[in-house]
Amino acid sequence: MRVAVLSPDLELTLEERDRPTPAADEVVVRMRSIGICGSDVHYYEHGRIGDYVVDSPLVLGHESAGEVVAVGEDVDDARVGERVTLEPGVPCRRCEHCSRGEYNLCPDVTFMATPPDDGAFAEYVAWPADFAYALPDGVSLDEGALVEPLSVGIHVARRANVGVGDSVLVTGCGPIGLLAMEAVRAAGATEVVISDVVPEKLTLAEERGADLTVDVSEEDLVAAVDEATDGRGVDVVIEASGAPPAVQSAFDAVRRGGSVVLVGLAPDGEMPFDTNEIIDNELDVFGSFRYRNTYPAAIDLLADGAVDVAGIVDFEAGLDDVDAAFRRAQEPETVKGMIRLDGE
Ligand SMILES: NC(=O)c1ccc[n+]([C@@H]2O[C@H](COP(=O)([O-])OP(=O)(O)OC[C@H]3O[C@@H](n4cnc5c(N)ncnc54)[C@H](O)[C@@H]3O)[C@@H](O)[C@H]2O)c1
Ligand SMILES: C[C@@H](O)[C@H](N)C(=O)O
Repeated sequence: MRVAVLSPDLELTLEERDRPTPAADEVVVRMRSIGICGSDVHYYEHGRIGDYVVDSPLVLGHESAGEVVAVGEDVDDARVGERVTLEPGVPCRRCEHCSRGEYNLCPDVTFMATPPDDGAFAEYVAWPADFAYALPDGVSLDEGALVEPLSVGIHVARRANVGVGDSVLVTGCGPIGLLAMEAVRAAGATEVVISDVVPEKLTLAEERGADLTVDVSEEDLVAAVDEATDGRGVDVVIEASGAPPAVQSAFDAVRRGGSVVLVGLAPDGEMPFDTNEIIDNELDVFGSFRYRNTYPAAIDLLADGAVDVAGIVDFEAGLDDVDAAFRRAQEPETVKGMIRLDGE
């Protein structure tokens, strides 16, 4: 089978590898749709994210969906032919965090496309059957792949306890910001302000229902939020850009007693902000890391038509064109590229 492999010298090329066979508790999935995530592009450009370094060949991709073509001996044969999305992080199932149900914090997680764990840009992937979720008929394989970034958004909304009638500011109109916007809308937020520095992305956010968009390269975000909320501030801020200036504005734009969720990762891990402001205004500040127990909810939301994920895809490409697709994904206007293996 063909697999797209990133080498330590950052060449992304197709290789022939043996098709996987399933372990007893696994399914083998013929991949159909695989999204290109910002972290894939980061590995492609820099060969590392923090301490995770591409020092041996790595298969990228962790937003994936396809069809089950084989099952291990402990898995029901009826699953062959099922359309599934794969949850890319499989925890150890034994540690304290797994026991508490907070399995996204498991230190021994296997996470696709995070060195040294291979990902999904391959014709076939073997994966634990309980981390392969069936997709209902009305949910497409592209949507199935995008359950992953939608899950990041759902976890963010849950962390901040977003509720009916809340006003929310999202900083950053990448896939995470846009899908966090979907998640908070589904949770009942009635007013969503979103910011970015790329006009095309703000236009997309407006088309997708943002009540107010703010180009922070031209406008003062805090003044815009003040004006929109009569000086009160928003109930919740979701920082989804990873841009250090956006973090301080998150604390300035939230109302007294409100919540700030940090999901964007600072390039160097440094995010300066005024801690007195958190104390004086009694803010709740949350970190949000990946997700847990979100796949069933995300699939239900998609099946109900309560969220739109497919609308963030701006181009598709075949596996043969994966390198060109990654180069296109680097352009600032691109939100999401999708690798499709249809009919190949
Ligand atoms: N915590 C987690 O579990 C988790 C999961 C996935 C991604 N992330 C992180 O979340 C962030 C967003 O991910 P993404 O895939 O959407 O990335 P992205 O790069 O596609 O989107 C970030 C957006 O922020 C915009 N931006 C830049 N400066 C800004 C500013 N000052 N104010 C507002 N917007 C600004 C960019 O133009 C871009 O549109 C990244 O830092 C990523 O590493 C975290
Ligand atoms: C959660 C996932 O989307 C993210 N890119 C990560 O690797 O953590």
